[in-house]
Amino acid sequence: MKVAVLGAAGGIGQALSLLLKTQLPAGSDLALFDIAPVTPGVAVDLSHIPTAVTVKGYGQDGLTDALQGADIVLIPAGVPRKPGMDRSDLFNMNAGIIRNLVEHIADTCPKAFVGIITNPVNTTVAIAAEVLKQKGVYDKNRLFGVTTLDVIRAETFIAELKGLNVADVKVPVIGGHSGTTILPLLSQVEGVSFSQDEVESLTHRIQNAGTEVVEAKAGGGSATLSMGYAAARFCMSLVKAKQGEEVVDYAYVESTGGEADYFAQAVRLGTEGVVEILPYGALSAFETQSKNDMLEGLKKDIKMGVDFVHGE
Ligand SMILES: NC(=O)C1=CN([C@@H]2O[C@H](COP(=O)(O)OP(=O)(O)OC[C@H]3O[C@@H](n4cnc5c(N)ncnc54)[C@H](O)[C@@H]3O)[C@@H](O)[C@H]2O)C=CC1
Ligand SMILES: O=C([O-])CC(=O)C(=O)O
Repeated sequence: MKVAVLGAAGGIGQALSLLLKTQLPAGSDLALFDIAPVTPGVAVDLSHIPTAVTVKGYGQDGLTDALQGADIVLIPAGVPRKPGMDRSDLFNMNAGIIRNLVEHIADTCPKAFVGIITNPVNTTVAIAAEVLKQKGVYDKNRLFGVTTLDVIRAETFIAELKGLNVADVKVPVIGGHSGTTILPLLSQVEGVSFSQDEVESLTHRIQNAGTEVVEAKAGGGSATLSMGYAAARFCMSLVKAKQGEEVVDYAYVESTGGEADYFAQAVRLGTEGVVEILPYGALSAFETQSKNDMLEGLKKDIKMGVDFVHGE
């Protein structure tokens, strides 16, 4: 298994790469690409950890080599938020970075599973899809916006509130990855019930958890460690699927549900990527209203990505 991390020297990239060095199956290759000069050093540093995963670092001119033969590519390259910014404020900086990186993926490892972490995810996934389409190699089953952080936050906050073992808490989170497009389905959490006040305050906290970290870091960036963990967890789902295990996980993928062109929900994964998009089931009145209210914004975010690639 070869996994390439693009943006590997950043806050997320380093945490993610550390976890992958310790979690990938024996015999795997981990390729670290970043434009930051420290990248080869990050790879040397990780290479001293005693696991059977080979780590190589690639700087500025090494993108094609980093991608050669990759089975999975994870992209946390780009600029994070500062207090007062919205994820969509990152579009101007990050759209071009994603376009360029995905062009190289299309040319070098078009069959790889691609996980996009770079914000605004609602838009960067659409950019990636349009670039892959232009190159004639788009496969909707192999492109994922990574929304695992929303799922692990929901699990953590609910376990805390209700005094549960977090390992037993499962929470579907659907929609997108910003503000009100993040919709936890609290009505479907098994074994607990919530008052209407709890539903509203928990939903609000999960939707604003990214901002909670941005404000706490006070100008020093956004979530990196929890995101590194989340991306590693999602990557391990992809690895298991590639190895033939049946896996269900959440991701922002091309949707067939007629809601928006891309939508986060549970997907069944197999060796070729998404095998089936699972229905999200019955929603409460609050969830139905929240879903209907978010769709216009989500569609706008997606259109921005499509228009960016087509020069409108
Ligand atoms: N999907 C999600 O749930 C989350 C997404 N994010 C997003 O992830 C992105 C990265 O965040 P951090 O790691 O905190 O930022 P960071 O600034 O610590 O790291 C970003 C890295 O990307 C590199 N980079 C920039 N342009 C590049 C290019 N063209 N090719 C390769 N590498 C390049 C930089 O050199 C830097 O090392 C941000 O856009 C952030 O908003 C952050 C948290 C959660
Ligand atoms: O909030 C941000 O800018 C980073 C992010 O996506 C998150 O933490 O969920």
